[in-house]
Amino acid sequence: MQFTKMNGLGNDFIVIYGEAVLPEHASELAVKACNRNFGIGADGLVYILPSANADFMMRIINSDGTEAEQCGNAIRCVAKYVADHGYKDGDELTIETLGAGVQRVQLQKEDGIVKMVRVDMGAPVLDGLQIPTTVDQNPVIGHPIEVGDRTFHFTAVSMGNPHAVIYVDDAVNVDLHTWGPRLEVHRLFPRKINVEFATVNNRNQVDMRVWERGAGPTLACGTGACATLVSSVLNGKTDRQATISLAGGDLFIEWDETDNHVYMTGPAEVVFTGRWLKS
Ligand SMILES: N[C@@H](CCC[C@H](N)C(=O)O)C(=O)O
Repeated sequence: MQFTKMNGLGNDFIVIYGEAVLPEHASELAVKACNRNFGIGADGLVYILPSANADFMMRIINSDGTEAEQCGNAIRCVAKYVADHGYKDGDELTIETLGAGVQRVQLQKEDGIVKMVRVDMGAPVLDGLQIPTTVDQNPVIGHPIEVGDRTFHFTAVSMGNPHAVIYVDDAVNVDLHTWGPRLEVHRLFPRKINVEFATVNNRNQVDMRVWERGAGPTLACGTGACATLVSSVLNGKTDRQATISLAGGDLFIEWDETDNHVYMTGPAEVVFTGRWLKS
């Protein structure tokens, strides 16, 4: 099996092109291939598939073998992959996702190679009942959540996949390994959740660190950055355009007032290609 190792701000993926449908063994392969000691090592396994509704379809399997509905950093990698390989001409394309419909993508190239990608991530879903939470509040803004002797307050935002955004004094130094795993599987979230810890530095810049559902601590999360911006606007903390600074770098996020869509701009890069030999 041929693969390409790619990343968006250090959120890394094993990208596979050429299958007609998602293979039955995709979940098992994700666990093996994403393993950082016995496999290739990655946060997720990404398939670029044919689509009846868009130029391509993306499917993303987390490193624990569970499938996610959407992935912002992976969609930029997919866009770069198909454009750089000449599978799609021009500076625009569409990519279908499992949980967020068809997304429109704009490419920014240097010498014909894609460097930056702007994605229309669609409208956020703020109905608390549509994301995996048992909280009967719509939308869920600043709801208390207890873990051990600590009480956090979260805002729920779905970008096709579910997010809980929590404001802390110092997101950069938050103890992700203590709080992340416990929040991910909290009883309020029967289908688990991605957790973003955020610190708003000014109305146009937010530090964010993420514990991802099914992958743990990652260097960046595109949908998490979108959810953080939406949450920050809802909570009156930022304007509708802000830089979200992650461990792996910055994403620029806009929540457009006219179409209600969230737009994400950031880089994507190839690291190496290879051949997977294990079964
Ligand atoms: N890193 C991603 C999100 C990947 C999926 C997530 N772990 C989930 O289970 O929802 C991003 O860049 O958006």
